[in-house]
Amino acid sequence: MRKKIIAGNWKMNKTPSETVTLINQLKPLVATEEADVIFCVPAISLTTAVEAAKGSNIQIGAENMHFEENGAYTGEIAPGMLDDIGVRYVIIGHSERREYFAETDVTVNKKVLKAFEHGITPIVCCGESLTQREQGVTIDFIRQQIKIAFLNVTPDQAKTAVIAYEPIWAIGTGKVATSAQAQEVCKAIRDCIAEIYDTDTAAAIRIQYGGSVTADSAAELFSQPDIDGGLVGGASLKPDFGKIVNYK
Ligand SMILES: O=C[C@H](O)COP(=O)(O)O
Repeated sequence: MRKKIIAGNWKMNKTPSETVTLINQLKPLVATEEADVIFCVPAISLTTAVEAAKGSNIQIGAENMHFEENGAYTGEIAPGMLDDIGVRYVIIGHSERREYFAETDVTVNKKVLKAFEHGITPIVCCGESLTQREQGVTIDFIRQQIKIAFLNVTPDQAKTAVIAYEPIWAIGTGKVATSAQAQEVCKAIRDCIAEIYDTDTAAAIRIQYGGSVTADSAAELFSQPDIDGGLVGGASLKPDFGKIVNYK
């Protein structure tokens, strides 16, 4: 039985001091043992967030990291830096990183491998555009993204990974995918993992849905057999996130 994993992606929101206020506000609302609860916050607030979350069930994740150990990469964050401050999750290959910062399936794969090297769990993002959905190529496209993202990842590593299926047309638009649409793709992702590895790995890996999740849509989405939680943007910045975490 897979434990649900519900992560907030704060994107480029909240200053370090606002981070402390929001974490303190949400702490009692997201307290549960039924799901892993992750807050992915801007890099500048990671240390503060780790401190603020101490003693609660909230784990802190990063929104991105570089794939090199260290070096002349001005403005970037090395995986060892995350490791050093106790960050145990990192979002890799969010569609906004792919669109605005030229990330590709190849850089996603390098980052996934590097995260595992440091014992950090990658939340590997995939998802189709509206045009791709309309052209009927969604599953093919996502299978391709997954196959490249997991190149050279061992079965033991893959079992601990998290995949976030986020249709681009659903992100920040208020147009949440139907539970049937989300389940169809999440199942296809699990089948793809079974093809790459085996059924044990496919049964262990956790797959989230992301894209305009709210307290109203969470229960139906998260009850689908292949959906193990969510990656939540806008609604993770509000008390409503407590309702999403305690969706049952
Ligand atoms: O990573 C989170 C997603 O981009 C979803 O964002 P959203 O919930 O604001 O649509």
